[in-house]
Amino acid sequence: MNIHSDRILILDFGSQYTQLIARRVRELGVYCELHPWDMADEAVRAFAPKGVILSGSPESVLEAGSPRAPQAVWDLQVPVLGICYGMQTMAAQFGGKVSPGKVKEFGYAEIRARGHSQLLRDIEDRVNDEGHGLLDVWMSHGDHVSEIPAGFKLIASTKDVPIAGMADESRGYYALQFHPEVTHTTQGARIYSRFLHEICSCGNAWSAGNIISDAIERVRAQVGNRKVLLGLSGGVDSSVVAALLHKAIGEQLVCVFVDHGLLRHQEGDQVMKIFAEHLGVKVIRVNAEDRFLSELKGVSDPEAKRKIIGRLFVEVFDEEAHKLEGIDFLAQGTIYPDVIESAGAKTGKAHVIKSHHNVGGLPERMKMQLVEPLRELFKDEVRAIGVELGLPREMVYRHPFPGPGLGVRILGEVTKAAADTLRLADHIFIEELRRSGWYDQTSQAFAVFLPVKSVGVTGDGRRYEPVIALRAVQTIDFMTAHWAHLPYELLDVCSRRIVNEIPGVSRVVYDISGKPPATIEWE
Ligand SMILES: Nc1ncnc2c1ncn2[C@@H]1O[C@H](COP(=O)(O)OP(=O)(O)OP(=O)(O)O)[C@@H](O)[C@H]1O
Ligand SMILES: O=c1[nH]c(=O)c2[nH+]cn([C@@H]3O[C@H](COP(=O)(O)O)[C@@H](O)[C@H]3O)c2[nH]1
Ligand SMILES: NC(=O)CC[C@H](N)C(=O)O
Ligand SMILES: [Mg+2]
Repeated sequence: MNIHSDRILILDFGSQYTQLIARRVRELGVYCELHPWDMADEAVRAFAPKGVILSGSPESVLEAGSPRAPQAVWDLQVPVLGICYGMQTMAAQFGGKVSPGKVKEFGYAEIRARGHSQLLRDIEDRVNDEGHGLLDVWMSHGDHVSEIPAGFKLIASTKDVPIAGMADESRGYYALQFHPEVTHTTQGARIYSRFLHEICSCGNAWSAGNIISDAIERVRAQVGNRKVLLGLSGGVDSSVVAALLHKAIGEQLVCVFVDHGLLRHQEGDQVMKIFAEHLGVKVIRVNAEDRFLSELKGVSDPEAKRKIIGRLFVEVFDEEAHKLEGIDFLAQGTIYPDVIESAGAKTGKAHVIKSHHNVGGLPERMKMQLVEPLRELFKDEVRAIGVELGLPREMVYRHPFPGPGLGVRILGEVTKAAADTLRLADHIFIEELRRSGWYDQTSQAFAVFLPVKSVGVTGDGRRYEPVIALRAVQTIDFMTAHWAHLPYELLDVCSRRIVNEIPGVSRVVYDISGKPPATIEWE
């Protein structure tokens, strides 16, 4: 079975929901890829999708020079689904009319399904007196289609927008003004399933079990009987790669776990215990605390610290590879969002906000080929296959931890004393989050060491010590995030415990900044 053969192409016009569309399609068992709207015609043909989805966009089709779907999409003779801007560009490209709205529709709307289309037929939340299906949907637009192109018919309306959906069923072209990918559109998954499984005739081969067997086959074909080195951090991505490669190539896998002294409380021991003892994976633990700390001595600029840590990681991997001899491959836990984001970075339009430690390339002399079995997967898929591969739940659902570790959570110069203090504070925070059930309700939570001293009074004594900041965020893709509204009682317990149990802390503050404008990490 080929799990990639029933594939959907999603053209991204810049909507904040495009990744969500891709995740919905994948959840329904269909492989899809996201590409920019100006994908070249040859690339569209070469991709050979069974259907195409056009995303929404912050742009307006009424602006001169605004994006349009490539001609190749219409020449493919496969079904196309336009969402929001995708609907508007479809209308514009087929001779219909788009007008600026007097009112912007944002948020909840009730649509009435019309014209018995294959896409919406019998999918409804309620039925009105005349027997028409009514659906609760999520809208986010200003413009609207005011004239349907020739050959298309009306398939949905709202109170304010008479043309909220249209279709040319003979060609399999469908368009919706609302967003079926957001959970507020309660029938969204059924609408996508209709499009994918019935209109495009896709199967549902894209499942955790099939993804694993496919990845195993591909890794075996790539690697043969040669050896692979994997940088194992104990984080979600590299742990899943370790479990997958262990299954695929067994003893040919060697993991290198770098203890740079900037890990969380007891993290090094836990990683060794789970991988080496329970899963029987070969793991070399490199104790490099002194090396990292001495190179970081006196350095307080965040980018300079990141670069030093990144370089040392590569040096350590390189040294281990040389010691082992005959290592031809370097495995990485690269996942699909990393690929999408670095494609964005390559266009040169995005600013470099911070240099992530694992991006930036490997030294020439390593000459190892990359093995990246998770390159096509979203984090939730990575987690699903982690569970399927038998990794412990706490490991698969843990919060991400940046490679530079506490190095970017100790503001300014990194010292061993600061790392020790921060580790304890972080441990108390995480312990209380788990105890209260909030760990699973936050996407990432941690403590930050602020090297400013403040005065405190404990017992009858004076304290003049640094400050600990706590940060907890909720996010889907880590690109934008809300600060978590943790209960005051929980923050209170954390604050008391941190000041009482750690002598080197005078006070605790809670970070209430979203991303944007702040980033998740402080450096
Ligand atoms: N301490 C470490 N020792 C060895 N390799 C590491 C270490 N920290 C990071 N890496 C490597 O850098 C890669 C990127 O780190 P990143 O934090 O993005 O992923 P992760 O740790 O696998 O998962 P998560 O995002 O859940 O933390 C990892 O997949 C791993 O290969
Ligand atoms: O592996 C990593 N190496 C890095 O250098 C790095 N910097 C930030 N992060 C993680 O990325 C997510 C977004 O973080 P920011 O909002 O701080 O950019 C958050 O989950 C951060 O923890 C990193 N992960
Ligand atoms: N979400 C969208 O795709 C919006 C499309 C367009 N920018 C509008 O305002 O109508
Ligand atoms: Mg990590």
